[in-house]
Amino acid sequence: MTTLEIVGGRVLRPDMTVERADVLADQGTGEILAVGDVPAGDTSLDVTDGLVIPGLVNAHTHVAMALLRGYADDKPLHAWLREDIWPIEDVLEPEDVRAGAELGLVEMIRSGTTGFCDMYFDVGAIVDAVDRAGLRARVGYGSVTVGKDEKAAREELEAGLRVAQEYDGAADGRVSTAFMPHSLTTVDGRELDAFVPRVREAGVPIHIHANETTGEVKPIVDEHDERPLAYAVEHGLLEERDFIAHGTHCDEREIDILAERGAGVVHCPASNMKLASGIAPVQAMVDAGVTVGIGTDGAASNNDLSMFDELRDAAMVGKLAAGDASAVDAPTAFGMATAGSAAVAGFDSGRIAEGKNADLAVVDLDTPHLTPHHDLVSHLVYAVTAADVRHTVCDGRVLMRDREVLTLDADAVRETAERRARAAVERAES
Ligand SMILES: N[C@@H](CCSC[C@H]1O[C@@H](n2cnc3c(=O)[nH]cnc32)[C@H](O)[C@@H]1O)C(=O)O
Ligand SMILES: [Zn+2]
Repeated sequence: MTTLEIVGGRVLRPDMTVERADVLADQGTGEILAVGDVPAGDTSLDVTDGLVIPGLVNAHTHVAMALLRGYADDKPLHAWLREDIWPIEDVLEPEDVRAGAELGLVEMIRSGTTGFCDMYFDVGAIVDAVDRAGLRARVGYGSVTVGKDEKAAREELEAGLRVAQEYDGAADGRVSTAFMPHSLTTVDGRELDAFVPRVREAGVPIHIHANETTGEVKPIVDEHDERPLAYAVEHGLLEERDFIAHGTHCDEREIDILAERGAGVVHCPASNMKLASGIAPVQAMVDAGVTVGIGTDGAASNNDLSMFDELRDAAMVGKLAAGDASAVDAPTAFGMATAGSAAVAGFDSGRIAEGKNADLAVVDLDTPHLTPHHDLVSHLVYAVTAADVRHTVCDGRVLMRDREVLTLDADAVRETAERRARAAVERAES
């Protein structure tokens, strides 16, 4: 057993208090062994003047879309996907997806994110990148059936289940999976009826985009005379361990459905603002007992993968939506991005405590914009930026030390991404 000691700093505890403490992690099991006065470790990470926090969990993204950052902006969801994003995704090759994923993973490591949930295609290339980068992930293939004949539609869902079964437990157990029908309007309800029982039999959770825009809610209400989340339940979705992305437009009854059934929601405030989708009723969800996490969505609708930006956005827009400055306060926001997102993702992370995964980040505090230290949880939500992250650790392994990413070659990753992004645009537009 080799151990890692994280010494000299302050630690954010699960109750959101900060104390002077060291942390000892078991690098074999990847778990936290002790917090407080800990015995010496085999290797050491110096965190003097730093704050040790649980690694952030980005509970909904499309990491490989880092390759499409800035490719198409300033459009609403439907037009953005159909006019720009889907046509270029059509020409992406597995090596492009790998390059985009590596770019996104470097950005995540540099901004203190240690785990994420991802929906995309060429999932094998993403899993490979995650394996090498050292993060934790729940991944899946986004199945779309709209516009496809019955055979092709069935194959999309088969691919979703096949991918979920193939990669579960990959990367030494750091990769888990879900079945990921793309959304309630891009996957046919009858196809879900036929297929979801097989997913349940296999014990695989389900992740889907839902209630993101009014343009998605309306056709379901018009056609089926019920709200989308009631429709989702009828088609076998929203069991415990399932989680939806967005939930921007949920009425009170739908919030109750989520709470009663124990299904999670991933709030993606930046994407919802950028695509002008709306503002999710996050405080109402939290009050109703819904498990809420936070995600960035893809970098093409954000346009970065920093969870620190997302935290700030979640708190700010949560207040605006509720018309109440006390809504989505700092501890609530930070809890959502760590323990909340981890619960949604099914990771045993998100808290610095004995027995939890040793997934953590260290933030430098001795900097002007984080002075004075009245309230460090406030700083984490309102003032810390990605550049303040000094070290990142996942599963007891140091992924970034003193701002140097150790698991991937950040310069090479950037060069490859730039080259592949240009070539993909040329293919898409020729
Ligand atoms: N089977 C599909 C893959 C779907 S992956 C998931 C999809 O979600 C898309 N996506 C990204 N952001 C959003 C969003 O906010 N809402 C809905 N879809 C999104 C993303 O571009 C990607 O096409 C295929 O082979 O094309
Ligand atoms: Zn998405």
